[in-house]
Amino acid sequence: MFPSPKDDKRKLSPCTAPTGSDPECIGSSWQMQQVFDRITAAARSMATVFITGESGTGKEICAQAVHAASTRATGPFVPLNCAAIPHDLLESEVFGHLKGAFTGAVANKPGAATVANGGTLFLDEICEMDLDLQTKLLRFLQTSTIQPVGASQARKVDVRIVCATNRDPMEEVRRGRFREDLFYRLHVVPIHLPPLRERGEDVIEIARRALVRFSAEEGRSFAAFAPDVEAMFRALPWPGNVRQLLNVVRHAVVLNDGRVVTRDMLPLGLHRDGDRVPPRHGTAEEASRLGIDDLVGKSLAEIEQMVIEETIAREGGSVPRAARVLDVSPSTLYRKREAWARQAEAV
Ligand SMILES: Nc1ncnc2c1ncn2[C@@H]1O[C@H](COP(=O)(O)OP(=O)(O)OP(=O)(O)O)[C@@H](O)[C@H]1O
Repeated sequence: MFPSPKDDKRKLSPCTAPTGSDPECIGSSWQMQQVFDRITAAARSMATVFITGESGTGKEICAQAVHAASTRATGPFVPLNCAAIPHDLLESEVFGHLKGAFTGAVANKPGAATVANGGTLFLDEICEMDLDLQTKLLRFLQTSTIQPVGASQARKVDVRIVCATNRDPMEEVRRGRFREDLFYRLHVVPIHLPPLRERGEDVIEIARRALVRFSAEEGRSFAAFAPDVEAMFRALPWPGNVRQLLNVVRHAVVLNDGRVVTRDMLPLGLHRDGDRVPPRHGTAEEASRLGIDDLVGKSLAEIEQMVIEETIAREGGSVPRAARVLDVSPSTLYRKREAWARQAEAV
């Protein structure tokens, strides 16, 4: 069963939420205890859940936890990242399409809402959805029916919606980018995931559990972090939150071996941040002075890739945050990265 914060025994040991699969959602801080409480309450109802929090705080595993603790747990959990799909394809991804509905629709395709029938549809990065599709989503929520692209009739589906964003949804409503009526229809049970830097000792608990898991997976013998490494973990701002912390631990485990993880095993970028807490980041001027020699002599395409990858790394591995810094949509970055991966495979 899902851990209750009122259970003192569980308060002392790491608390985890059942996500239906590895990994678990770990957290003993009072902030996470409140989140777990909210998940338990949400799971008991059919109400729509609206999860907010910075990138990498665990919004998706929180959505999985709501599903796993609900009566729909035996049904499907279908995640859909609205930022990763080009705007013109998103409607068909959500609601499906009929053969011939548009160029490229060579066969009937069920959308995520149909695949999730009897289960939970997780709409990640919901604020990236354009206004047109928001209207269709609202209709879906009001009628529980979907109309695939190219279909003349609507069909009933039984789906529970959980959605998430790393933006401030009220700000999106104020700016006219998110429909107010849709926001209130979705925002029935809000769950806010605090940034990792506000979760006290959870950072150490998560790091230690990850160390054990990654060491086993990678055939290493690590069992602990050196005290100064844990002190650094407590002090860092973790802009990429849990995802960044896990990447740092994985990096140390993959590239080294021993019983204790020491500071020299951590990625260099982290030392930069760790050595100057605060401030968290260098100035843009400083960064460009550092990088200019690396860029001159390269093609524009190479420079673009370097700048994008560096920005993603500085944002703790978060594509949506990097997209905001670079002032492009996250789907642009996802597409470029897929293209680079394909090129690299072809070499
Ligand atoms: N409390 C936690 N305990 C253990 N692992 C966690 C916890 N929270 C998040 N993680 C792990 O951190 C990573 C990022 O989590 P997740 O994808 O759920 O974040 P997110 O908030 O949805 O990110 P994004 O906004 O970028 O989509 C995943 O590998 C997840 O398993």
